[in-house]
Amino acid sequence: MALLAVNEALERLLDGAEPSESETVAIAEAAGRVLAEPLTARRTQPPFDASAMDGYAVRAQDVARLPVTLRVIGIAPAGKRFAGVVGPGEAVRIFTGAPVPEGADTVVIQEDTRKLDENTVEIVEAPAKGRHIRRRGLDFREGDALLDKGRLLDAAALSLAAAANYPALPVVKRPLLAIIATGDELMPPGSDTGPDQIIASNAYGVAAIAEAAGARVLDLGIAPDRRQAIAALVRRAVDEGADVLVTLGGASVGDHDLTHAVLTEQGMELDFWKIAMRPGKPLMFGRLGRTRFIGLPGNPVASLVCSYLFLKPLLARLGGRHYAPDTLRAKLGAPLPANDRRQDYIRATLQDGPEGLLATPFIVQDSSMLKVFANANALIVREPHSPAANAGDSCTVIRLR
Ligand SMILES: Nc1nc2c(c(=O)[nH]1)N[C@H]1C(S)=C(S)[C@@H](COP(=O)(O)OP(=O)(O)OC[C@H]3O[C@@H](n4cnc5c(N)ncnc54)[C@H](O)[C@@H]3O)O[C@H]1N2
Ligand code: MOO
Repeated sequence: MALLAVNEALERLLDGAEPSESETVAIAEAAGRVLAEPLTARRTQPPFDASAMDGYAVRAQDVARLPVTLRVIGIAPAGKRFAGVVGPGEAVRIFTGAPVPEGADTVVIQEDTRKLDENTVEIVEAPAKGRHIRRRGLDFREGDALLDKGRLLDAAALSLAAAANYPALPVVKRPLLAIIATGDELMPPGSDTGPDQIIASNAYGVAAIAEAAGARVLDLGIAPDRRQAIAALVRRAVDEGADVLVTLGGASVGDHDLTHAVLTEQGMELDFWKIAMRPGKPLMFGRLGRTRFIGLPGNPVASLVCSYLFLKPLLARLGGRHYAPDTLRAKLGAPLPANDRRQDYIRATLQDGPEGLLATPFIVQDSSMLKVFANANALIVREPHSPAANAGDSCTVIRLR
């Protein structure tokens, strides 16, 4: 049976994935969120001609010949303008951020002056006319377009929105991901395990990938290999309004691999099951009402590689984020055998070498091996039926970290 190609599987999985609702959150809670509307400036910044330095506000013509002594007629700290007018032979002591008083057109920095007494200053050096003044509206003017819809609220965007006087921001609702682990053998971390049991580890890595992609995660725990137990958690995920439901394990063809049967009973419309990928062949995708369903393979590395390749872009799209995989070209650090019909994602180390990036595959690639995966920082992508490759050949890699 021909297996579905990875690219086609991704296309089908992303079909129609758009952000749905938006909400308003306090600006202090908005870091990492995505703007649901474009933002325009609610004020002009700076709102007045402002001093960019600590020093003296003067008239340029008074400091054309140096040195010169000026009478200090007042003081202008940030937040409190000097109300008078600077006339001939006069100066105002001024500080960074303060409004430049009327009559003055230049600021002399204090390092270029000598204070003779409380009311007199000697100007030793002077800048060109207009220096050290930030003009009103230098940064932005009321009504200016500041941030586009879809902008990730990073540090600069948040400070800009705050400066433009937004106490709260319209953001895309974070998609909700529900996770269900399946398997009689699974116990949570910290358990006293029996001789045939293992620790359920996949949900933690999958949740971390999802949260980094902007999702909220509802971990529904472990269901034993019983139809009713799995079905009950599936119904809970749907009732909680999950945008995406992920099951871990039970996706293959064994007698205890119940995922497909249970989800079908619950009304899932299957889109695809089994793809031409290693690790990750048993990947399943379907829709359960408005909830998208992804059946991830149980093997730990398969569940994480599939999460990077499929779950991450899906959640990014649903959360209104731009997404592009971090794909690079590198040179192979070791030979690779010819590939079969499955697109291979080979755990590797990526490092800078004298001839550019060097991607060196780990010798053992079993999809149960989390230690190898934790030591890998990249995946070498091998197209189906690629011929054997030599060290030094060019290859495609996905950077993981
Ligand atoms: N006859 C065939 N057997 C298998 C095939 C196949 O095509 N024909 N595919 C293999 C591949 S590839 C994979 S991947 C696995 C995936 O199978 P399942 O999704 O059904 O996963 P399980 O059988 O439930 O578990 C596999 C393995 O992973 C461990 N596991 C499961 N869940 C977790 C978890 N939450 N945390 C940590 N480890 C977990 C489980 O104990 C098993 O060791 O099937 C192959 N077989
Ligand atoms: O997806 Mo499976 O991991 O190829 O072992």
